[in-house]
Amino acid sequence: MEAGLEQLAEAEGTTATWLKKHHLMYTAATRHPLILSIRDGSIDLDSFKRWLGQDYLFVRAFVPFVSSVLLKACRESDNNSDMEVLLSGLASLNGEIKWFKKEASKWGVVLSSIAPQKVNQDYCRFLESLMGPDVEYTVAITALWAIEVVYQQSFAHCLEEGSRTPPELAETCQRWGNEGFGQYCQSLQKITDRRLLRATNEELKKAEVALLRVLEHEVEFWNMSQG
Ligand SMILES: Cc1ncc(CO)c(N)n1
Repeated sequence: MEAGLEQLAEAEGTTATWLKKHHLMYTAATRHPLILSIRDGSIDLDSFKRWLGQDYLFVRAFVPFVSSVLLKACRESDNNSDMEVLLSGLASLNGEIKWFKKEASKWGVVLSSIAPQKVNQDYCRFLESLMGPDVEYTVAITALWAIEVVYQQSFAHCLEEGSRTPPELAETCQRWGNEGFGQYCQSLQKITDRRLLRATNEELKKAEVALLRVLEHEVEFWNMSQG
């Protein structure tokens, strides 16, 4: 019986097992009141603008983090397609930064005058803590997958049948809720699961903690944006 359960866990992947184990935290991050307010159309536009300005700063700090994961993949990965997946993610951040600038000007948000809030600084510091050469590729890619999947799941929820997302927010939701981004997240999840299958117990522990830290930071980030 126990062996059967283990096989099941292995078949579905460690990440899926962890998301079930931590479903309350995962739901808190992917079904946050701010996301639900986008979905039902009741969103306070000041919250959206605050999110937009802070997320622009976050994404700028996210670029060196993704680069560090790419570097680890080139050095440590047992599969050379990892590099291609990570490179595509890094490349799409180029368009993302341009999009933030365009979107900010549309909403009258002046990006040059925005200072990162403490919650944002804490999250960026957490990213920095994962960038050093002492952090294993397996741990870093677990965090990267978690960061991306929270946005993918959150914004895809705002595009589902029956959602009443305001048309002026549709582009934002599309950015992370589109199918291509969903596939990128699945590729990251596959890499993560493959790595976790070969990880030591110590690495597994560190990776699970990294996942939980990401979920906590994501909840705090939504809270901050709501004001
Ligand atoms: C806070 C935050 N989490 C995740 C993403 C996805 O890249 C983002 N842009 N911002």
